[in-house]
Amino acid sequence: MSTFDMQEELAAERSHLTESRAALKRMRGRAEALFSTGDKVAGDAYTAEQLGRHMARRVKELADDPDTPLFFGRLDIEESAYHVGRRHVTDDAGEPMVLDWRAPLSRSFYRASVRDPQGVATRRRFGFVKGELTSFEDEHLDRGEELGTSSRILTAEIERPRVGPMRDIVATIQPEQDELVRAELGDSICVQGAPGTGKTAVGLHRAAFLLYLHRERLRRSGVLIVGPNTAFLSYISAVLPTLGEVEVQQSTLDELIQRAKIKATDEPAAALVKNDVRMAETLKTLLWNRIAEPAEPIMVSDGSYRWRIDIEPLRRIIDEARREDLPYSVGRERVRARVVGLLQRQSEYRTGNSPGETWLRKMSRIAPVTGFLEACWPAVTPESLVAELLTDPSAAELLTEEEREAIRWAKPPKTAKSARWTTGDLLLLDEAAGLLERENSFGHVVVDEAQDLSPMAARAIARRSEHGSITLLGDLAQGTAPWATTDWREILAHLGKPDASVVPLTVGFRVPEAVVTLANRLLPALGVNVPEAVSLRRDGDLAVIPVAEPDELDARTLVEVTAALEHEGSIAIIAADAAVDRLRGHLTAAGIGHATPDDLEAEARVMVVPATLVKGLEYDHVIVHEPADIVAAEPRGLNRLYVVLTRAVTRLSVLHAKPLPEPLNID
Ligand SMILES: Nc1ncnc2c1ncn2[C@@H]1O[C@H](COP(=O)(O)OP(=O)(O)OP(=O)(O)O)[C@@H](O)[C@H]1O
Repeated sequence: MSTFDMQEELAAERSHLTESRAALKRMRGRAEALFSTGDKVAGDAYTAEQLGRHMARRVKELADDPDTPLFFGRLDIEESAYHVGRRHVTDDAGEPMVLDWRAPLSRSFYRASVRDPQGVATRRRFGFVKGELTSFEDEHLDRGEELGTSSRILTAEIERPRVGPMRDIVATIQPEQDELVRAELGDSICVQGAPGTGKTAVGLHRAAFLLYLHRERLRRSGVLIVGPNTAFLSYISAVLPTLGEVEVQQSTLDELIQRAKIKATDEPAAALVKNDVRMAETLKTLLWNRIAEPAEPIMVSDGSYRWRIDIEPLRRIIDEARREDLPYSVGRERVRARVVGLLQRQSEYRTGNSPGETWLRKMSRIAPVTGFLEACWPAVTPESLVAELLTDPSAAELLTEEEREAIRWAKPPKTAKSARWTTGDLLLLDEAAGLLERENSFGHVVVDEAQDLSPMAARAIARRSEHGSITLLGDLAQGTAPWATTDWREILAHLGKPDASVVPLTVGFRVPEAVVTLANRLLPALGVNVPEAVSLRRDGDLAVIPVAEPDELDARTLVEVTAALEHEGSIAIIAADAAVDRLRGHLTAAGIGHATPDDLEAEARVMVVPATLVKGLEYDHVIVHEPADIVAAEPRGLNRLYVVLTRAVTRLSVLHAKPLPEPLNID
């Protein structure tokens, strides 16, 4: 195409963008008008509220962000051109101006190739600067032209400096990622991906895709994203709303299962036991051991009548209910209903009348019936069950003596209500709650950083995805929890999805090649069998800087920060947790604004990040402060260092006064 033709084409595309924006504005105007008249047209208050909520969401979905392009690609199929963008835009006659990236036709934008053109003659990608269309790039698949990952626009997108929260990747989803994004709703999948291969991005886009395709069903059951901590969730929280999805629950596991305030911390030995799958069986046994044989008949006086149920039928009722394998509290109510049923039959037989609702209610609460239930199938709360176990774990046969002592309360609380629960206890409480009642199941659950899930944590998620599917995202090499798995099948079994397929992602979009090569040196020492990452990024810098004197290390770090401030993009000093406050003090003294990632309101360019908080995050320039201290701080310190080294988007500086950890020293 000549330069002149290019300019003509660009002008035509720009006017299509302007017209599409205007059309979207009209769509929003119509939705707003409907929203404001919704309560007048709806028949009743309930419908009005439902309609109101629907319309409010619709208005939000149609919001146009002037900084993000409305479309980013175009497909020429037969004689028609289809623009592909973040959402459908139609003209006043209902004709499409922009196709949603999730629409079936848009699939070809991501998947068509010379080998399998899917009817696409030309694929066009657009370059944008702040929502303004500035360039385009064509692949004439029908003429055997294909750019793949050498696309200039893809490269520019990947190499764009990172600022602020995570962005969506709709414009540049790669074929192997797209396959995961568009997997069927019923398919549970586990993505094993090296750092920066787009696992988080894939999980979020899959959620958006599934919501598009199964809107009503998933709106009812819900979609849940589980992330490792609030700093991470805040980092990813904008992605789904920019894709028009505003109704997805995003939470940490602790938040999800928090039925009590966390007021204490477990010793490592206790945490280990509480996260062990044997606790599930232990609680189950403890609970079901509460059921006792009936010792006496039930005798009820009912006006001038006396009813009696003998021990034998009572025993039968209890045995039957036990065999039905219901949650404990549901079983208890079934027993109550059957006892009342027997009383009802006696009454009918004697009086010849069917007793009414009031009578049935009275019988189900009458002292002889509740007394029988309390004796044989007593009411239990999760708190009372777990408190019983932690007060006296001696009956926990599956645990060793040492393990029992590790979880025993030094000083049992007066009541279960006043207990000082720990994070590990939340898992036990949730397990107990699951034994008592059924949990509501989400339609789809995405779990990020899943390699760190303990068996008990996986079970908590399994209860919430029993009737739905899951997307499990993680990297075995980044497992830092004491119970982190080295085999995905293990976690999948605890999640109740043993047949989910495990799919690798190996092409890295974040970390430059030189940095990946350094981090990969750690892999053989991590004891996991995962494919190495390969980086798409040939740019980037790596500097390993030895510092002669330990007391010069902090000052040298400051020099590095000052130098980094000359460049564009975010900067992070990642250090062992114990060094964070000291380093922040130096920055304050030097007048450099800074924050930590758990300070969700902060907008500082320089972050000081405790090594334990950096999982899932990324920064343009990462300065690693004393790797040996990061490794020494915890049992899986080498895995932690692997995470730390793979956070850099453009530059990595490793500053060390102590010798580098052994696996890094191979030359
Ligand atoms: N197809 C893509 N096009 C453009 N950028 C991409 C693409 N895939 C991933 N990225 C970018 O690469 C970076 C890493 O992605 P992401 O955080 O999803 O990786 P990850 O596999 O979850 O990493 P980690 O294991 O380190 O948490 C992000 O900035 C993301 O936007």
